[in-house]
Amino acid sequence: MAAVLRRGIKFISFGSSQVFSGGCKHGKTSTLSSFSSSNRNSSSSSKIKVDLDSSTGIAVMKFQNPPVNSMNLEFLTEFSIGLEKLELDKSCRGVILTSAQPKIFSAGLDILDMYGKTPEHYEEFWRAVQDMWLKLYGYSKITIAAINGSSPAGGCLVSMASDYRIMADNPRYRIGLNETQLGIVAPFWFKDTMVNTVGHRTTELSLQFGLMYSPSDALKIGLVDQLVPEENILSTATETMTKWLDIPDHAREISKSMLRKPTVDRLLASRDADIKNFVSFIAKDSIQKSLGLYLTMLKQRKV
Ligand SMILES: CCCCCCCCCC/C=C\CC(=O)SCCNC(=O)CCNC(=O)[C@H](O)C(C)(C)COP(=O)(O)OP(=O)(O)OC[C@H]1O[C@@H](n2cnc3c(N)ncnc32)[C@H](O)[C@@H]1OP(=O)(O)O
Repeated sequence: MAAVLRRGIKFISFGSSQVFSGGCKHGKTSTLSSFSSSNRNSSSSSKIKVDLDSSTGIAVMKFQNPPVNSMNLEFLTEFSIGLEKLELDKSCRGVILTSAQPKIFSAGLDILDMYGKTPEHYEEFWRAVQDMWLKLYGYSKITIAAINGSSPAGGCLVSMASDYRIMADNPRYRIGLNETQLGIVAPFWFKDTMVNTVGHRTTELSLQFGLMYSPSDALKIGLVDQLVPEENILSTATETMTKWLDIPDHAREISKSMLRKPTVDRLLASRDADIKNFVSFIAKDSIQKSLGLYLTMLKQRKV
């Protein structure tokens, strides 16, 4: 984690906006020592590009972990730290999450981090997955997922953990929690996030079958909030964010917390047990065999 912090997150200015300082809606100035120029200089291996326009208060986090934005340990750590930095930056009021990879928002958790590794690795990996979700689901600022490609499993979790979901209207894209298709099980907090998004009955069917939805079906069940032509996704996300920014921050934030805190608290109360469950589950021979088969099928393009 410290290594990722040292490497830093890439921040780029655009338009006439200042990066990291000044220009916030309420006239406050914000500068974070962790956004020093030396950090920026050494951010070329960054897996997430962050553009913050402090004149509007809108940040864009763009996933750039080719080929498919799978969320490995490094990506997850960088994601959590990036969110944390923006949460501390008073010039940022909302974050748009999107992908720099064509056709893929995120392929979900990196299966290679769950296959053939040591229990210590599984433990570290799962803690990073928990950290990311805890930060995003309990985030005080506005988050909009601009889902510009397929978004299975962990990618769907990130989308659902955002406040609003806009998906590119491309019938080839899919979104959903497909864990059972891999022979694994979405943990209770993935399930809770989905129940809170689409309701209990839809979650029962989705999780058991590992259903992946087309954009139009995702819209029907409320898994996404809006479909737009692919080329308009970022502009629509920015316009939508502007509407959310009209709401006074404190009132929106308390409302969000009222709705989400009980779900966050459930994991906070059982983090260690959840990690223990994950490690013993994922290390089972039968589960490793399932994941091995799924990886082979992926490589043979049969998934
Ligand atoms: C008792 C209860 C206890 C609880 C226990 C908890 C258990 C664990 C819960 C775990 C929860 C969440 C899990 C996940 O998120 S698992 C990940 C699920 N993801 C998927 O199934 C997506 C699989 N990928 C695809 O469908 C496609 O790749 C794509 C994303 C639609 C992209 O298609 P494409 O044609 O553009 O690209 P493709 O050629 O398939 O892939 C390119 C290379 O990337 C590799 N790859 C794809 N996805 C992943 C991944 N998730 N992890 C690692 N690697 C991935 C793919 O193999 C290709 O590699 P290569 O080029 O052949 O080497």
